[in-house]
Amino acid sequence: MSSNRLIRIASRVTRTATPRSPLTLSSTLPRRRTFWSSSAPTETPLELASNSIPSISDSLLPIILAVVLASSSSQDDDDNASSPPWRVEATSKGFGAFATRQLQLGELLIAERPLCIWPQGLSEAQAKEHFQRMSDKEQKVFLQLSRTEGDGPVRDLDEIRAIRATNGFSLQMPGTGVTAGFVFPRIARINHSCAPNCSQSMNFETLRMEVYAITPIASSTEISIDYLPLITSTRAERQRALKESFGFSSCLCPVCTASPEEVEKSDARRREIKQLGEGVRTGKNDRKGTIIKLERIRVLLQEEGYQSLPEFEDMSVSNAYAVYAGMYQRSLREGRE
Ligand SMILES: C[S@@+](CC[C@H](N)C(=O)[O-])C[C@H]1O[C@@H](n2cnc3c(N)ncnc32)[C@H](O)[C@@H]1O
Repeated sequence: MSSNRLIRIASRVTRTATPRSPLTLSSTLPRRRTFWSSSAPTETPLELASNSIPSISDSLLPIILAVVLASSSSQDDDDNASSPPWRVEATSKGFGAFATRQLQLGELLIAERPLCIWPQGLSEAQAKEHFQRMSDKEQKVFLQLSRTEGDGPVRDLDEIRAIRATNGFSLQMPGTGVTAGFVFPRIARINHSCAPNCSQSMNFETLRMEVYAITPIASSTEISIDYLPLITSTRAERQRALKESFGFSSCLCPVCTASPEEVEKSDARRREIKQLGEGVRTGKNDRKGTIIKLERIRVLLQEEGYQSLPEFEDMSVSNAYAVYAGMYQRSLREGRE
């Protein structure tokens, strides 16, 4: 069931609840009877954790979910979702999203609910069954999304699974270890760049994917995110990874389509970033050396025009860089104040 339908159900539920006066309530409150004896209890009562998840019957699940979703979004989220500051235009990569005005660093461009959330590894029949549960309008929105025609995993898929593979995000749901495919129809128009100007982040409290500008973006500039963390990969490695995961025949982002000399310089920077990351991982007790390496990574990223937080093979290196970058930004701000 789509989130829109769920929200409609939620508002129906709220509207049909008849308010009662406190007097009516107390007079109709069921009275508790005590059946138990007054002797001292022999066992300590068991207590559930305060955040335990209730056991909900299957028939009530959609209604409970609708109520939770309807109360977890703000007007700002809805405004951002219905009119993001971009227009969709044809590009050499199919459609793309282009800023309709100057966008500020850190600005939230959209907070969008998924059109569908489907399990991984669906068969053709299962995907069709999920698709048929969507409303006519939702099916039309889904079918308008693009389908990669290139090589790779999507090549032999039926239409529904190919659209899902081209546009879906695989997200692990917090605390569950379960990964599912989420399709966000507006965000789906944003193309990949190896030096993106936006970054995406899933907000599971509101069940919305949020996209932020990570650099100031001039009006009419194409908006981009990175589909895979590829900062430590050369152009050839990135092309291979994107083809394997998404089936693009080749990445047409500005970093990959720069002149051969620029690509060579970019590859050299990314190789050095990889090597420095490895040095941070292995040189844990050499604090001074680690700071020197992190600062060199920062300079190389800046030269590369890469504004996202880089992801290294080792999570501890990504975290170390994130802390360093945060401290660097703070020292810049304090220097300005
Ligand atoms: C989620 S869709 C992005 C929007 C899509 N271009 C459209 O027309 O709706 C992903 C597909 O767009 C294309 N694409 C996205 N980024 C690209 C890039 N950097 N280079 C080439 N094709 C790209 C690929 O065909 C990819 O499978």
